[in-house]
Amino acid sequence: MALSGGHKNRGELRIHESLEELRTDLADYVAELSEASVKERGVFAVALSGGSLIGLLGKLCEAPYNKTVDWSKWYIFWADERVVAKNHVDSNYKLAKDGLLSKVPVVPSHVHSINDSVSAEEAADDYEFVIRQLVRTRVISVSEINDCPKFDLILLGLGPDGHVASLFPNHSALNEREEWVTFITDSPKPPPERITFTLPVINSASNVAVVVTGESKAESVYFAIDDVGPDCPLIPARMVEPATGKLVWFLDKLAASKLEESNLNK
Ligand SMILES: O=C(O)[C@H](O)[C@@H](O)[C@H](O)[C@H](O)COP(=O)(O)O
Repeated sequence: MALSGGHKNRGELRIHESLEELRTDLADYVAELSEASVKERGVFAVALSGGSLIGLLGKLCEAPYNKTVDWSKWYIFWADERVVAKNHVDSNYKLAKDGLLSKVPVVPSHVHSINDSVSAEEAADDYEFVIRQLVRTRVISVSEINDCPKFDLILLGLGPDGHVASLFPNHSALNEREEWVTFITDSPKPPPERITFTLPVINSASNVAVVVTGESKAESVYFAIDDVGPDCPLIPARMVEPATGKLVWFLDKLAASKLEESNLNK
């Protein structure tokens, strides 16, 4: 690893020399959290996003992880989903199913994808209802400081504009404090209709990992993590601040290229 350290309140930074190194470190990290969570709670409740994240998780389908991870204890959710049919090329469910879930022995009934036959608003309500049921039965833990679900791990990507999940810059969804899952119909990144976890849910997780590669994200990484000063645009990624959980950034060298080395405590 090129550099691993912390950055004040912005969590742990893991900066990798190559994508290969990042993919291995990410698989180790997820496998370790899964093991710890299964030991402590008997289950592992993990939320995925779309985009390049799924490809970067690919090592989990290979040895040793495909055999050593206790896949039967995984409960899988989406931090955000595009409101399209499950077999549509834009579906985050399809992306994860094709790239990950179909290659490991997860229990189909533990895979909680959205209802794809209703409107975005109804899909968000339905998804929140499903999550409420699973919080009640403690498949998903509950936060000690609010009544939010406390996912064992939420995995996020980062857009070049600083969005995470489907929380886009300057969008009113960023202000949602009551709902756990909200919807948008005007996503600047197509497709326009999406559902997304809200910030209170993301910030209640036990672990949040933001996985970012490539130069086009370097400025967003800088605004999300560094001490930019009073003129720093408040991009959604900077609002990811788990209250009691742990935040880890998985970056490649290009994504980390605008961070000030002097601000990193190695
Ligand atoms: O459904 C989505 O669009 C995603 O969940 C979104 O939040 C994604 O993670 C980022 O846009 C990064 O995507 P890339 O890694 O592909 O750039």
